[in-house]
Amino acid sequence: MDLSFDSFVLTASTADLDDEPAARAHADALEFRMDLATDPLDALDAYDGALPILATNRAEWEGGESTESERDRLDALVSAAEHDAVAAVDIELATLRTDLGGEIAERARAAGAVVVASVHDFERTPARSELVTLLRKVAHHGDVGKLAVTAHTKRDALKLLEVTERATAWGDRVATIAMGESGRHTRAVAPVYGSKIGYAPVHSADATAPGQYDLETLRSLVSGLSSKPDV
Ligand SMILES: O=C1C[C@@](O)(C(=O)O)C[C@@H](O)[C@@H]1O
Repeated sequence: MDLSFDSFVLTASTADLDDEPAARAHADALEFRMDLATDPLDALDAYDGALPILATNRAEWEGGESTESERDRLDALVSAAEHDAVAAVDIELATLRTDLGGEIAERARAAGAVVVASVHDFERTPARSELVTLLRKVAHHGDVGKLAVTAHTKRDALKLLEVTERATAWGDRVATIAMGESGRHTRAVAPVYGSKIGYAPVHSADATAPGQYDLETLRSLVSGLSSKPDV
């Protein structure tokens, strides 16, 4: 299965691939949080859903729950990429800058997966110049560059939207999210400025990050904002 991220992709973010039938009505793909799942590779072997998968195996040091060694965590991601249904993998920018990370990205691409290079800031929204630099770096290392920050004010959210528009205008393929209450609306609005990936749990109780809308709500908000007005 393929994911090009040329246009916006709404992922149902989940630790349970059995969510697929419920996600299908609203999502373009699943984000499979391997680090939150029990036996993720067995779950992938058994997967027969219709939605393509973006596989994430997030390390503890980047806000995830994987406590495996880096080698084991990343080998599992490559094993995931070898499944036909896995169209993309998420690899942290800090990982991609290591020799091991470079090797893993190469193996994942050889297995047919697109690489989403990611950076997360669970504390704050950096200054605009830093956001621009980070977006450049993730877009350079990945086929899509993802930046998730934490907004405390509307100005934080605005900064993120502004740099999303700029990066998209100069031709980078990026995905941006402002986590937290102040940034919540960016999940619906950032796609208008070019952001290519959205994340939402099928049920809000299963949120994988602060400020997420449930899947049906985010789909309806994004669709409402992207549809042409009746004239
Ligand atoms: O990086 C992201 C974005 C995210 O943190 C969010 O804020 O929706 C959710 C994560 O599951 C995903 O890997």
